[in-house]
Amino acid sequence: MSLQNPPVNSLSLEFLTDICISVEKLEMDKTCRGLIITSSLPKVFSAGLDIMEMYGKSPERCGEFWRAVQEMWLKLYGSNMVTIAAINGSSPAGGCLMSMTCDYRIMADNPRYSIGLNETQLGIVAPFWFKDTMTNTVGHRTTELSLQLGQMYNPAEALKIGLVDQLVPEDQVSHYSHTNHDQVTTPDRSKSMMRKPTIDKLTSKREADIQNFVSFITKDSIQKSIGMYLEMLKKRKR
Ligand SMILES: CCCCCC/C=C\CC(=O)SCCNC(=O)CCNC(=O)[C@H](O)C(C)(C)COP(=O)(O)OP(=O)(O)OC[C@H]1O[C@@H](n2cnc3c(N)ncnc32)[C@H](O)[C@@H]1OP(=O)(O)O
Repeated sequence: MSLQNPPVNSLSLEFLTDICISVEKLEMDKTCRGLIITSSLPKVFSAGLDIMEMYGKSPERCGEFWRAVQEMWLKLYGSNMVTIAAINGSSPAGGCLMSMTCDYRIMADNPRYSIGLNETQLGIVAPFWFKDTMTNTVGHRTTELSLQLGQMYNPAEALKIGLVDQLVPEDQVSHYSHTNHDQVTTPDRSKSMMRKPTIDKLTSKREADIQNFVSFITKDSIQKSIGMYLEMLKKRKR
């Protein structure tokens, strides 16, 4: 599955819906042996959630958007397929979350790329299931530090903390992803054993999590922080 939503593969409601439909189709396809997620765009795997979906939108629309974010995570983290993230560019926040849902992460060894949960930089606290996914990937202490600082990691740092599993030359990300994938034919049952408690936690609190998101994101102070972050993103270009 090659992500293609220019300019930066931000996860809008529409794009999330497309991703969920694609994963669902693959999941039902008996001939499909697994999933490699990568990006069709240069330099960016995914810029994470589409910030415009969280800025100046109605509570109803925010709720619909958040349900789609949850759905993507539930589908990918609970997938019965062998999943590999072929991270061929930067992968902040929701992009990092998407990578962490996979069984294995291969990243392009380019020091200009970064990956991590940077929500703190937007004045936002990462939801519990973002935190749980990261804890399951890199452990409690690293997650605590990482979330408090909104830390982004270059590929070497990401490998060191276990946020990615392998670094490869940029032009060989696809090759190595396929080679690794071919070595595993079906996911072991230990995958669902390891992930079920984390998945059940969100499933049982799904509506409350949506309510929490909507009331948080529509607060004036949070809207102001997001607005300032958007300004900063635009200024950084000039
Ligand atoms: C109750 C709990 C609530 C929790 C809610 C969960 C919260 C957060 C989860 C998220 O995922 S929030 C998104 C966080 N993402 C980021 O901070 C990434 C920001 N983007 C970048 O760092 C860079 O754009 C990049 C991905 C490294 C790519 O850099 P590049 O130089 O190639 O591109 P830019 O020139 O910076 O960007 C091009 C264009 O895209 C716009 N843009 C970038 N990221 C986003 C985004 N996530 N959503 C929407 N739009 C984005 C950027 O502003 C530029 O727009 P224009 O100026 O061209 O209009």
